[in-house]
Amino acid sequence: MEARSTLAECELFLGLEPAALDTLAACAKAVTVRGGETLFSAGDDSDALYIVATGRLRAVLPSGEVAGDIARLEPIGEIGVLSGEVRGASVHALRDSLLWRFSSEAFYAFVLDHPAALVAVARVIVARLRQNSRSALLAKARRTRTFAVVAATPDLDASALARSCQAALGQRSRCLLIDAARVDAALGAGASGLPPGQGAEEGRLMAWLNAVEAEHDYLVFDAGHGDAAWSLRALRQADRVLVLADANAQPAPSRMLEALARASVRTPVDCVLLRPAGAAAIATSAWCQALHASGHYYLRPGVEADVHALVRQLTGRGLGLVLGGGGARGFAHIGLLRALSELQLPADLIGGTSMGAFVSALHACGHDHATILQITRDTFVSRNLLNDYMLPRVALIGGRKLRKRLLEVFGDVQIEQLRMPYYCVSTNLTRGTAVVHDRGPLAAWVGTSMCIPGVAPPVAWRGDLLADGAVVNSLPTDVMQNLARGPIIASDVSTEGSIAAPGVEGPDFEAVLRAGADGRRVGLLDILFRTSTLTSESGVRRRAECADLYLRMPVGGIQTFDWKSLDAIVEKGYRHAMARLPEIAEQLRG
Ligand SMILES: Nc1ncnc2c1ncn2[C@@H]1O[C@@H]2COP(=O)(O)O[C@H]2[C@H]1O
Repeated sequence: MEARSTLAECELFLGLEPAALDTLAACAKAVTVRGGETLFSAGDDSDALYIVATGRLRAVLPSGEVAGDIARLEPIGEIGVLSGEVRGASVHALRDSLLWRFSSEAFYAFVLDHPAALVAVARVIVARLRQNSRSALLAKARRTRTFAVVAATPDLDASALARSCQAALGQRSRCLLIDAARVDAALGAGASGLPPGQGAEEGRLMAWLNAVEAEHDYLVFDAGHGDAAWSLRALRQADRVLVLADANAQPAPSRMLEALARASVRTPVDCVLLRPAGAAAIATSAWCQALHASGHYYLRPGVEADVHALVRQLTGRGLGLVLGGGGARGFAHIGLLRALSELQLPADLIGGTSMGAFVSALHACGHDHATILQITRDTFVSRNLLNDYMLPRVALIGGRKLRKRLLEVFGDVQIEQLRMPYYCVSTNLTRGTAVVHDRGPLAAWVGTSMCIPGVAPPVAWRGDLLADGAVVNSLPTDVMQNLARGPIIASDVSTEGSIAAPGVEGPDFEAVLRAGADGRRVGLLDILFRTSTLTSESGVRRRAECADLYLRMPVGGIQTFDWKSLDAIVEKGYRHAMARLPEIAEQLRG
């Protein structure tokens, strides 16, 4: 294989003169790395830059986090070469790979002569460093190693929750449950009850705690009801406090709640709300407010899967799904849900925009992919909800039929009552910003997230006007990333290629008024959707970088309102997801 032909295909060197490519190719040396081998390690000298000709490699940060995968035609080692620093990550080959190697001196000299290439390389560096700071955020979540569990009211059993957390964490790591009895057994009766700040005894206790922490990946402190000296000690030791409460009992003011709310400034507090299957959850917001909680989780008594989902998210290993906007193309998300279910990769939290908001809301409500398909068919295929046309003073349709249908589907559920954490995104047209809806009426916010400007009227809210989230953020991976609960899979169904005039040379002002050669016509709705989401889509690439697995669903050319192709689109999404999910399955199960 010729270095010259690889370089000619590289995005980095687009637009360079052929002679410049010849110069660069002349310094290339072929290097082969076998699958599993290490190309170089973090901390090594940055003596060369490589371009991947064939194969795939993985960059791993010194923390052990996967920074990202490096595919054909992408560079490796550009950060070290341009910054003059040592390697910031180790790079291993995932499969047999052929690389072109350029010594740092040769590459440096080349980019100085070709500023366009320098800018392109700088763009890659910025994107990768941004991605790495995201990995750092997650790494921080993963560094949370000590949890304290405390019951908000005496009728609840903090010890049982602490034991379940320990059992779930202990399946893959070394996790120790520490309660007052264990401390007394190790250090003598009464040691656990020592008030903080007591001289030599305190020193012995702290030394013991440090030693057990060093021997384990996680410690779970059983802090009981938070009233004893031991409870205070346990709460002070923790990186994160889990408060067990009843989802249907309003919090009553107490000294312990006040103390915890104050403590939440230093140590994040999460509400773990007991909520039997089928029970409502009327007190969620009140608990979250009373505790200044960073998040809330529901547990069904005795359901182990709920505890597993809780600890996955607390330790930065929860799977987050982000489903993008794109009208009927968004049906492909249902195929992804089917693939995840077949591969037994349960999502722990989910969010989306527009059609992605709809499909993800159904998933968060607990429906399986078959039911979601049925509800989607009943909503978009079996009836026409978008024909309540009106005089187009504000929009083409009134949107009432869709709103009524959403109320039928979602009822009066509030987002914070969903068992799976959920958000959707709308656009504040008044201020030009994205609005994240992670609480409040589900049907209303899903509907708002789907309100394409010009098609349906914007929604008035607190004096502003809100519309389809895809106007500003059609793939809200950034929102998921900020939650830092674990790896992210993003499903992108944005509109590139959805409107075109194939075969027309033009300029032809009448072309779109006639049906195309394939008998299809570009519709007003398609034009409105494409126009209103254009800006947001220019940011899709950046948002794709927030995902651990970015699925560009093969739905190009499918029109936004092509409801009738439901089954074919779902199938495309399913096949694509089945082909790509194995790339991340190991990481998710590990
Ligand atoms: N997030 C990332 N995605 C892909 N590759 C990366 C990422 N972060 C770092 N790398 C590559 O890993 C290399 C490690 O050595 P360098 O720091 O020289 O250059 C780095 C990049 O080429």
